[in-house]
Amino acid sequence: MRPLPDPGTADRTGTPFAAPARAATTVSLVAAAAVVLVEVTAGWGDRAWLPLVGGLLLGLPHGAVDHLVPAYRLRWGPARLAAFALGYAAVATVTWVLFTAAPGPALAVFVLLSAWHFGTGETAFADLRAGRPVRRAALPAAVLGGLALLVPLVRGAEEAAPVVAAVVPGSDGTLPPGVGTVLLAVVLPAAAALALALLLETRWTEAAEVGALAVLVLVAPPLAAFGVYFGCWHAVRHTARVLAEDPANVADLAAGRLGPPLRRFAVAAALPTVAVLAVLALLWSAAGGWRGLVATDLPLLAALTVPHALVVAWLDRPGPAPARVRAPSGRVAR
Ligand SMILES: CC1=C(/C=C/C(C)=C/C=C/C(C)=C/C=O)C(C)(C)CCC1
Ligand SMILES: [Fe+2]
Repeated sequence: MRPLPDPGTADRTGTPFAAPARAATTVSLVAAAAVVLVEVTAGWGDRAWLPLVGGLLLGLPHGAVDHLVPAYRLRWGPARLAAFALGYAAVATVTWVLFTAAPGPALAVFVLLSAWHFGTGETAFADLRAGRPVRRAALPAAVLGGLALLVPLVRGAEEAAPVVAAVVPGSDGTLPPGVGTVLLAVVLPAAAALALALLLETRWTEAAEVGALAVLVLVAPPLAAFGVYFGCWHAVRHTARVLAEDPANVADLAAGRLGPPLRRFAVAAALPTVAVLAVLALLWSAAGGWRGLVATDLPLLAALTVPHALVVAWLDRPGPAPARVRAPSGRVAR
């Protein structure tokens, strides 16, 4: 018997991922272009914190249904789902405790983990959008993660310093001299080389996206660039994948309808998002201003990112081609 098609996969013929992938691609490129456009016309000036804070808040819900993702795939019942949600919360809590115990090393590990998570998010999304199986692509992922996160952090080191200093007591929040320059000298040529390699492989959209990301992180105010990347690019693309994971969405997505799947996502994400926002508001009440908000948000983001990145890594494990054809032995034919 042929196995059921996996609801979380994409192919070129309009199965569930095509519509959300198109929408997410459009939203991310338009949002990035808008932030760049404001910079080159009016200039963000001292309002550049708005896209950062807005993006961080907008990005929060993208991990809010993580606990459902394995349940969608593995058809779990409520008991397993509850146990998994508890485990997820436990990993987040342990990370939070570790972060507050050793904020300096924890922040460094968090930034590297984030770059990896962003980079692999890009390559996996591009694979699925193109109808390819998700493949391990460590080098392109490192370059993309570096471009999306490390370049804004280096370029925005001055603005980030007070936030980092608030998160890491006793530090001045700056990078050791020379580190920033070395990072830029590695990541920017590597991004150019990646774009060229993609062009040579006629992967036009992906090549254009490397260019768009480069323009975003080099032209927009650095922290604004990161905010729009996080909230409107990374989070939106991840949400597109999660929509395609929910078996309840198959018929709507196959018909190109995004409204009902988005409503289902909003309902499922509402409670966890409100819970995280409540914790954030509670913690923030002790610290004023947007820098205080971001400084409060960082350990919380780190705590949530560890289980989130683990779930996404599981989702991204190299797998068979989207339009699966299995040989009778059960092995996947490629
Ligand atoms: C250090 C630092 C930042 C880093 C934020 C990071 C690293 C966020 C990662 C989020 C992830 C990975 C979420 C899950 O998908 C900011 C806020 C840009 C500005 C100030 C200094
Ligand atoms: Fe994420």
